[in-house]
Amino acid sequence: MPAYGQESREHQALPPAQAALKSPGPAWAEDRALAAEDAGRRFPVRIEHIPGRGRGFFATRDIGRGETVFCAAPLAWSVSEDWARHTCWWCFAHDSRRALPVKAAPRQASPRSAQYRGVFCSAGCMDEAVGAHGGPERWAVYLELLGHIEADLTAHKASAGRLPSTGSRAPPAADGQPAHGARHLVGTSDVDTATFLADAGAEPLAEFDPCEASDEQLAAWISRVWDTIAQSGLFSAHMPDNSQRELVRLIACELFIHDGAGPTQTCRADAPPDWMGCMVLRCASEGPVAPAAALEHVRCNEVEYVRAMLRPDRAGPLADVADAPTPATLVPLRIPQRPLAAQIEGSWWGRAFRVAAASYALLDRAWGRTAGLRPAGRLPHQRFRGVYFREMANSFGIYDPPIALSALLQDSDNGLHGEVEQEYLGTSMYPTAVYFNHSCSPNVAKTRVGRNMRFVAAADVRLGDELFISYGCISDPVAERRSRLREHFFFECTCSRCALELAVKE
Ligand SMILES: C[S@@+](CC[C@H](N)C(=O)[O-])C[C@H]1O[C@@H](n2cnc3c(N)ncnc32)[C@H](O)[C@@H]1O
Repeated sequence: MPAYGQESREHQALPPAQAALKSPGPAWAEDRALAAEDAGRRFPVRIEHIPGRGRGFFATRDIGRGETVFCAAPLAWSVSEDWARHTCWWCFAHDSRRALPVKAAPRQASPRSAQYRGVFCSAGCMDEAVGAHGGPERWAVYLELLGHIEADLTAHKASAGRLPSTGSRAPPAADGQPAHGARHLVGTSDVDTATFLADAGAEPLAEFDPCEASDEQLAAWISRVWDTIAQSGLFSAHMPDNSQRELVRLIACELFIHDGAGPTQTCRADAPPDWMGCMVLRCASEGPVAPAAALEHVRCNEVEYVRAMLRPDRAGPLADVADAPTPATLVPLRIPQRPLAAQIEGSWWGRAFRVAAASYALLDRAWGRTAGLRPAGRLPHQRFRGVYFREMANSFGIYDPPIALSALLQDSDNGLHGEVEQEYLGTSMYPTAVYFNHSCSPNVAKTRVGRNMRFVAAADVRLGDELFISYGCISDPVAERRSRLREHFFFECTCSRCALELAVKE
């Protein structure tokens, strides 16, 4: 009997014919085989910076159609609430007709309210998951954290939306920096606010127009707003919706695994100090990069998100807010440089923070109640944002069944139109794979193999070509495609197909 959990009664009662469940499931075996294959592999990619698109993957040699260009393991993952009993928490094997047989529960000592169980297709998968979370003790802590999140959600449903506020609390640290892991995963907004005020020549109580502000100015302002949100418990009575809850679980997993990754996440001693050199060197000489190390290099989209939320022509999440200004009333927009809690709560622009702040409050409450987490007590908002806004526009959906490689390659449009009916099982973060930029005519197709994501050339690629995947909906007309990319990923697509189709329209 594993120390970290009780196997469920369903598992103990298994007939002998199903004893095979003690062995790893088929997707697990496939994962292991691929991991072994990838261990010595040098993927034919390097990362370069391109004006207008940021970093991207480029081919280091000619690549034939059908060849694997990259393979990535997830750092963190979260199975959706709907399928949490039908999907293996390790290999994502899915059986919609029955709950999976192997369950790992938290330690007996955890509070009843925090009882939560992981579900697996096999004992082999359970062992892998427990190991990835740092062993039985840490697995129990992790389940307890998830249990507290669920308990809050249940209490919220039962009390028809009345949750105790987190109330007024002490700031995370005197200097505004995270108390733990200051080097890691700090949101891009955490710049020195005093420097910003001095540079801008601004009075502390002055107002400014965030649409006119530089990235640094906006970042400093965002940071101040978050200090106030965290100290006053603003928006903590708002419960995140389904998709946000899934994100909260993903962030919990990510923070948890990242914390436990230990010193192995540092780069080789002889690697250049910059991230790009480091990634390139490791991809080329050591095979796949450890996902925990790679997370720190993932682009944090917080400034882009807030800018998009405040933009006058925005047709996104604030479009339904009655008092949000229209382009005609917007210019110039004046927002206090040091907003008070009441101003954040009562203003239309404060709602740009509501969704993330409600998710933060949920995770912060659960974090504070779980013993054995670092830092103990409060989860600094900087750490939450450092992951939350990295998830944004960088995570992948887990779909089932995965599209077979042969089907992807047969399709003249790279099989990326989403015509195959698939179930959405959850979301996962592959921090080494986030360097694929989007093109509306991609040359790379992606497919899930167990828990890993495999990227395959969907066309012949020449040495030096950029490698593109599709972020979805490439069968739509140009205007729709571009508007969706703007809304969900905050960018104006610079791909060659858009350029061509826009030129024809003019
Ligand atoms: C998953 S990341 C890709 C890597 C990213 N370029 C980086 O430097 O981290 C997605 C972001 O890359 C940029 N991007 C991707 N495809 C693009 C395109 N076709 N045109 C312009 N920007 C693009 C956008 O900023 C987008 O939010």
